[in-house]
Amino acid sequence: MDLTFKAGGRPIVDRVSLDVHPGEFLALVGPNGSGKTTLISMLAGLKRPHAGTTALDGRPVEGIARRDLAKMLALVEQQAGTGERLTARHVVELGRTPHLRPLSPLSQTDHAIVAAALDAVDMTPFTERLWPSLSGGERQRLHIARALAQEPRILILDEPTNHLDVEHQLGLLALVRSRGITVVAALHDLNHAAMFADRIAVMDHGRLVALGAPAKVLTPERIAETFKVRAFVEASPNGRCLIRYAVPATRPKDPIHEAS
Ligand SMILES: Nc1ncnc2c1ncn2[C@@H]1O[C@H](COP(=O)(O)OP(=O)(O)OP(=O)(O)O)[C@@H](O)[C@H]1O
Repeated sequence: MDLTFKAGGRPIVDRVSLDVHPGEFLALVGPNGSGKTTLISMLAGLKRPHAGTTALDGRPVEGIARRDLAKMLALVEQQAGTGERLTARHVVELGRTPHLRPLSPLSQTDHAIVAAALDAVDMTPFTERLWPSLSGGERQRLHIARALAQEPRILILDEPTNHLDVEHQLGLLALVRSRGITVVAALHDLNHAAMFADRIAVMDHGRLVALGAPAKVLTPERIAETFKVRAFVEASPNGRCLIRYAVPATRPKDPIHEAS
């Protein structure tokens, strides 16, 4: 697909070709500004590439009607907003919209799907709470529940564990993995990628620089080159690995600051 997206006169995603396999969990990792969100936006059909195409079942995404696309693919963006006066339940009900006929109410099945999605992210006790009263992590869990209620075949997540406590970070990744659907998730935590992803794609300065099983991709050399961090990697027999980072050396104190 050779996707390129330009901004500010330079390619911020540069000729990236990526085949996502049905049913796999593909983690997208890379330093800040390496192009993950831009790539995700093109995969989800939100941004039109300057070169290349994103295809779903062999069809270019821009040729698929919004509603049909929303039945196939759900996206949870990094800083997704939602109308202020909605309750938690209303937010998740929005996920059913592509499945409803215009102006038709939610069926019993829709209500059951919404309830199950709230339950899956541990948000049932918050069902009638208004959006502004929810914490950052609770809002994030609702966005995930909305995406689950959409019942997509492909779930695209941009840093889904932001704002979540450790229990909910791990719970969320385990949950989406257990659904058996295709997951593409931009993740900053390389250990999360190593624990949950079938394959990891590494972005660096807009380019795809590595793609493969966790232990193949997350080598100390790759981590040093792309992330500028020294790390020890313990490989496990199942192709996964555990990363321990070395404490970075600090720069000597700036003499100007020291004097003041
Ligand atoms: N409209 C724009 N004009 C100029 N540069 C842009 C524009 N939009 C994005 N960029 C730059 O493109 C690069 C890629 O951004 P992108 O958000 O895709 O990165 P990312 O890998 O998701 O980063 P992060 O990990 O920080 O979320 C960044 O350096 C960003 O500043």
